[in-house]
Amino acid sequence: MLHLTIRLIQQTFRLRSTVTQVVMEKPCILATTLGAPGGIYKCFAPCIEKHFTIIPYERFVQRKEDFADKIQAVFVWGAVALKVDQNLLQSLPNLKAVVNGGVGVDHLDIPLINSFGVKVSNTPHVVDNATADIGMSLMLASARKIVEGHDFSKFRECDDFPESSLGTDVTGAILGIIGMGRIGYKIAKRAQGFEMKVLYHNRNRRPESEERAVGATYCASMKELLQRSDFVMVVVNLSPQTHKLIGAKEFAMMKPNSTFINISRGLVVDQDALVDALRKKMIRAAALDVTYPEPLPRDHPLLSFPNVIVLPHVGTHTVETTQIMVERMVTNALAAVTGGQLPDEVKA
Ligand SMILES: O=CC(=O)O
Repeated sequence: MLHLTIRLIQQTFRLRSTVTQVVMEKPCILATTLGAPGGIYKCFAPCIEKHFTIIPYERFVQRKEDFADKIQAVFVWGAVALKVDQNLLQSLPNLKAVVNGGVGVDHLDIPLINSFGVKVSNTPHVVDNATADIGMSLMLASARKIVEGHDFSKFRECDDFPESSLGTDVTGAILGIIGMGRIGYKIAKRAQGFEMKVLYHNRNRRPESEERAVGATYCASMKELLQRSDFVMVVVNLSPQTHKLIGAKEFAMMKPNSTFINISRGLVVDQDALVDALRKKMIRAAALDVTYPEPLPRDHPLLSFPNVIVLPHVGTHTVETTQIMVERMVTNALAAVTGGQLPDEVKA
């Protein structure tokens, strides 16, 4: 009888504490969502769960006291779902790393995070091709009015193809790239295939051999690049130096038939100045993967222009790239929990 009672108690305990037991088996990460709620858990959870127990942020918020001391890494994807602030850092006593999916870490206060003895990592290199591809996609889509053409096919009220459907040539045009890091370089390489003339402006000039390899010409002044380019593509990191780098003065320098493309961060551009430039037809069109806020409110003026394409920050969103990003995040998180060197540590 006593034996039976003990078995019953054990069974009940086992049932009630399943979650806790699972949590204890592997180190825990606090995961925030990628894009649509639940996105990463559905698609990429198996890769993460080989090594970690995932505590979705929503679950953490409901049961902080159960999870707080078990979480050793936080997975974040940009600033969309979670601010890693003093409050969160204070509530996770065993946190070792904030692991960012993506290369830009402008949403993370690295000195603050480091002050808690917590390291930060990102996923450089692996995002370069996908992000360069989105830049090229936006340029081509805007030049050739792909979105308008699609809307015409789907929603037209008559079959007359309007004159306004005429696009502009990419082949042979001048592309000005602002920010010649790894992604800018990949864009220049792709632009060669379109026989474009590539200008670039960057804090540091790249070696001449690299310029020759992608046929890019350095413009020491951004003004010269803006005045000469048919397509201006912004690929800089967001920093205090690049905050609203492109504003009214810069739009006024651009050619009236030029296209403005932003694949870096929304805050690199003064959005009100962009709206104004479009209203006054100071530029031909704009194509944006990034805005502020993200996503834009549906009644935002930028969404009312037929010559503006707005994407919801999907530069890295391919199955292949995201898979590699997640693998990289896991590698960094494992290094952090085992006390090793983070391969992609970002220092303040
Ligand atoms: O926005 C995407 C990234 O930072 O990689």
